[in-house]
Amino acid sequence: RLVVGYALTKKKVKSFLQPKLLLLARKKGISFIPIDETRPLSEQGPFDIILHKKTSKEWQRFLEDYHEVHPEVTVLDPPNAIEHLNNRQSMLEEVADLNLSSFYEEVCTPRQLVIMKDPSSIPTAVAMAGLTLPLVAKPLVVDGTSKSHELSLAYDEASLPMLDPPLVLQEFVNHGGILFKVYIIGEAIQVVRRFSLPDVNTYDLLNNVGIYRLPRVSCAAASADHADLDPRIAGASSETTSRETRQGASWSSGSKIVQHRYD
Ligand SMILES: Nc1ncnc2c1ncn2[C@@H]1O[C@H](COP(=O)(O)OP(=O)(O)OP(=O)(O)O)[C@@H](O)[C@H]1O
Ligand SMILES: O=P(O)(O)O[C@H]1[C@H](O)[C@@H](O)[C@H](OP(=O)(O)O)[C@@H](OP(=O)(O)O)[C@H]1O
Repeated sequence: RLVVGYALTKKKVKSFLQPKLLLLARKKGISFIPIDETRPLSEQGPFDIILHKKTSKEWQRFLEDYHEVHPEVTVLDPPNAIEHLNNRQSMLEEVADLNLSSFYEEVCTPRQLVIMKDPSSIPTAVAMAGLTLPLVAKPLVVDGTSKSHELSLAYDEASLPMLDPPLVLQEFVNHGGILFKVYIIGEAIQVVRRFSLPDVNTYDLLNNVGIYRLPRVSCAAASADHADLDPRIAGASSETTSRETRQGASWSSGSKIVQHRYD
């Protein structure tokens, strides 16, 4: 038997600990026990594994202190190992530092700028950094809340002071309105396709002004696994994409997303 203690937000419990998973786990002798964060961890359990997705400093200390006393317990994603993922600046810097473009010609990261406060300084900061509009604005902190997934698209310089720091501003990268999401656990790799933000063209640039708030882009509901797509865009195989879907596909979904996202 394996006992997994979990410390997850209500949102995560709902999306992750679904009956199907719990049933499968039970069949394999794995049980999930909620952790009470108001009580010492040593008084709970005993656990074989701790699964958590909380980012507060108190929780991190709590977990680290416990692990020092109980090194036999596996802490999945120990706080110090994933700290750089709680911030969009450090997250992307790690990737940029890999310098993948010198190995794989087409792998690159968007140019970005961090704004900590003072929204009125954004136009000047953008001009000085030489970033080209439109810009995608994302909350700097990634803490598992719905708010941290909200994006904004800024088309014109005059609207930039309406953004809400701390945030990361990234140049918009046209990518055919489709995103490939790759999930990896050990040797297992799963690739899915999602509808994403459609390409921005000259017409959009001339006619769109202001800030477009986008609550959730490329979420699970935006699956494109079974959609007919232009093979030039979606040709890179996804594990869940059938050969039939990829052959003779037509490109029709981008404009639908424009409607859906911008109305
Ligand atoms: N610079 C960009 N240019 C164009 N589209 C972008 C850019 N950044 C993000 N997007 C689109 O917005 C979506 C959400 O961006 P985010 O940075 O939150 O990525 P994510 O890590 O894929 O999100 P999630 O938290 O759901 O895993 C992306 O999946 C992509 O569709
Ligand atoms: O459903 P996919 O496309 O895999 O996207 C996930 C994101 O990648 C995760 O970052 C979300 O978790 P957090 O909200 O804890 O960051 C996660 O949130 P959720 O567990 O609440 O659904 C998902 O939105």
